[in-house]
Amino acid sequence: MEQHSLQNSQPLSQAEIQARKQGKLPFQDLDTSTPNINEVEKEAEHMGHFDPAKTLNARAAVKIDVKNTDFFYGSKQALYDVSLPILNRQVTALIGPSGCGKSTFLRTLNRMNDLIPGTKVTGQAIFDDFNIYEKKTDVVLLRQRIGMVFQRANPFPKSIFDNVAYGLRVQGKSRKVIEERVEYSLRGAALWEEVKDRLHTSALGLSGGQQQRLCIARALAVEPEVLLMDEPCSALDPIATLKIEELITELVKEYTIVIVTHNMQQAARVSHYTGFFLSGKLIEYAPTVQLFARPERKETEDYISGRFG
Ligand SMILES: Nc1ncnc2c1ncn2[C@@H]1O[C@H](COP(=O)(O)OP(=O)(O)OP(=O)(O)O)[C@@H](O)[C@H]1O
Repeated sequence: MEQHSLQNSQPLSQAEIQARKQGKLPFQDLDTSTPNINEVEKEAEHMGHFDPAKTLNARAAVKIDVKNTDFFYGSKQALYDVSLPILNRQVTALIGPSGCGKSTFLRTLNRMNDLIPGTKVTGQAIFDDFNIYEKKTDVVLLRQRIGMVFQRANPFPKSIFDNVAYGLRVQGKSRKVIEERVEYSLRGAALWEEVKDRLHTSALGLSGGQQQRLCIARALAVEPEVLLMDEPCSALDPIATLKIEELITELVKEYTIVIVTHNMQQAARVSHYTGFFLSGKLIEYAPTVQLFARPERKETEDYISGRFG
């Protein structure tokens, strides 16, 4: 199957933008260019229908309140004065052209950038009652509460069970708790039915899409509150992508999700709020439907209409 057929950001034509602005085109119609549309649609028939516009919560509490974030790789500044509320139990998508700082911003939220020498972050990201960026923040605990799923599935070369149990064992949980939690997490990641009879076989034998769901299960096992996803579907085929997207729309009932995506249709399908980044700056942040249908900034309109990026 051709890879990435759902991945590429298909520019909207001016006619489409106008139609959408006038409310003549439903937002979900963004996917007209998918080459394997029949196969994907057939698969999608068996899956739940998801429509983030229906679960948009304008009154959601702020889970992480990011204010005035600047970020530096050595002397190179990668983020400029970014302020953005991440709302509880909503999906926030971060979009923008390559190199605009989406992943850097995502990684500030659980201090993954700390692993890169010479980096510096200033500003605030208030999570509960503390600033994530403060030196005294316990990053191990932080990363347990704010889990992460990466672009490429990265299962450990261990069994399916051991992958999900890993963090629980580090926490010293009992065997009974581990068994319960592994099943719960695999169910949560919509993988249980596919792997329940082969839990003790290597995770490396799973398909790419299954491996990515396993990584989601591994993140869920330690009971995070927030899930950060850095282009989680970029290495997956359209059907595996749809499964992850549907999973995201299920997970958001319990978790707060921030997803970096190159794919505007994906942002439209799964997210409630979208932030558009350009050259390290947050240009626009709005409910997703609004940002795509009635962008306030010219840069946003140029990007979503495919004039650059
Ligand atoms: N480890 C690093 N050291 C130095 N500069 C970096 C590092 N990682 C990223 N950058 C730079 O920071 C800027 C933002 O990169 P980042 O990866 O956050 O962008 P992005 O929007 O996620 O890009 P992409 O969509 O291509 O993944 C870019 O100019 C990039 O070259």
